[in-house]
Amino acid sequence: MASILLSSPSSKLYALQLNKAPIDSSFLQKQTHVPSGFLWPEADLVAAQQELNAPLIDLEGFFKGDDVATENAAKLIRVSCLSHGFFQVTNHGVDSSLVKLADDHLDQFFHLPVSEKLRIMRTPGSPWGYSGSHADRYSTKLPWKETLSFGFHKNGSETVVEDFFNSRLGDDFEETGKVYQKYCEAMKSLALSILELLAISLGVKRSHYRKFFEDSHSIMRWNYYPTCQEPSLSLGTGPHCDPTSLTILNQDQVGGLEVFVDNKWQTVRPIQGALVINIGDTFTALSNGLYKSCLHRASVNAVKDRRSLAFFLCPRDDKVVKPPEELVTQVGTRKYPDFTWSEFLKFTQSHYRVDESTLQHFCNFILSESKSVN
Ligand SMILES: C=C1C[C@]23C[C@H]1CC[C@H]2[C@]1(C)CCC[C@@](C)(C(=O)O)[C@H]1[C@@H]3C(=O)O
Ligand SMILES: O=C(O)CCC(=O)C(=O)O
Ligand SMILES: [Fe+2]
Repeated sequence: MASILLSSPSSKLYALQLNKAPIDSSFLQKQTHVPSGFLWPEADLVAAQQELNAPLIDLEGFFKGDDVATENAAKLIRVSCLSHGFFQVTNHGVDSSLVKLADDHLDQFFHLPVSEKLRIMRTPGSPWGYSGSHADRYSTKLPWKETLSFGFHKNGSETVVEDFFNSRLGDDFEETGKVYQKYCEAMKSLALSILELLAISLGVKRSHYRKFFEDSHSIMRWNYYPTCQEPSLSLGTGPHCDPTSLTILNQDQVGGLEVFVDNKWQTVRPIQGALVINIGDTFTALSNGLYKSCLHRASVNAVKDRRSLAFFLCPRDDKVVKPPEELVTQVGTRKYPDFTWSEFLKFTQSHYRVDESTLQHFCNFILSESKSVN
């Protein structure tokens, strides 16, 4: 067993739990064969057969207030969200130099010695912090990746992201905190604009979802996928639907994001400068089931490591998730019960491993809980 200097109680627990060297990119990259814990079922490993026809939506006209361009963008979003819920956007207003800085700081973190990364090890039940293949949570179907997640909410001049990095990693990461405070603010601003287009595409008041998410509490997630010598046996991120509301994914040019549409895995081609948008389970509930969040996964390869930055827009914890009345009338019934994001998040962190049917299991869970109380 590799002995490492474990500097914090949680990382001591982590290593003791594993009773072996902690799992991080340096561990994964050394493996000539996929360790058994990282093997995935054949059903999850069927290779992608084609490229997804996801619309590339130019947001320039929308941002300029051009009504025709706005209507066209909303139409493209509707077609995509009625089918698979994935689309890409360009001229999105997120400064390319900020995106480059964000990529560089992600790299700097994941190349730290594992003992440093373990200093901000994710604590059980919380989504925040570092994780090596989620080996502290699961023992099979381990994802071939390491991740770092932190929260973002913007009330006035609060600097929650800077505080996270300063408090947990110290002065060396002060600049990272500043970069990601700005990056998350830009992500939230873009997300609120996309929500306007989603509202238009659903025929509800344009500001409806923007108002609901004004005081959002979102999740910033860094994914680092090391090379894998047997890439057909493992996955970087297993098949799942995002439980969150809206995901803005900044993927590098390596490729690996795949969406399950028309009963086959289809690749989402990286487009330089574009951002990938997909809706999650919580938006499915907010649209009363009209827009489905889509099954997707991340494959790995033997040649090039891969990075992706996922901004997961989430409502404020205690806000009740329910669709606008006009969509209940349109569908004829409520498709999902009221719930809060904090209940759903807790379900994913403490009760249920996120997969393609998380929302259904969560609804069954809260309905059974309400029956046991009454
Ligand atoms: C609410 C969340 C749970 C996950 C992080 C956010 C949104 C996406 C979820 C996740 C990334 C989906 C794939 C599986 C997962 C376990 C992961 O690979 O990290 C999920 C996250 C989680 O449960 O921590
Ligand atoms: O890395 C990717 O391309 C996708 C990751 C993802 O789906 C997620 O983190 O939810
Ligand atoms: Fe996802």
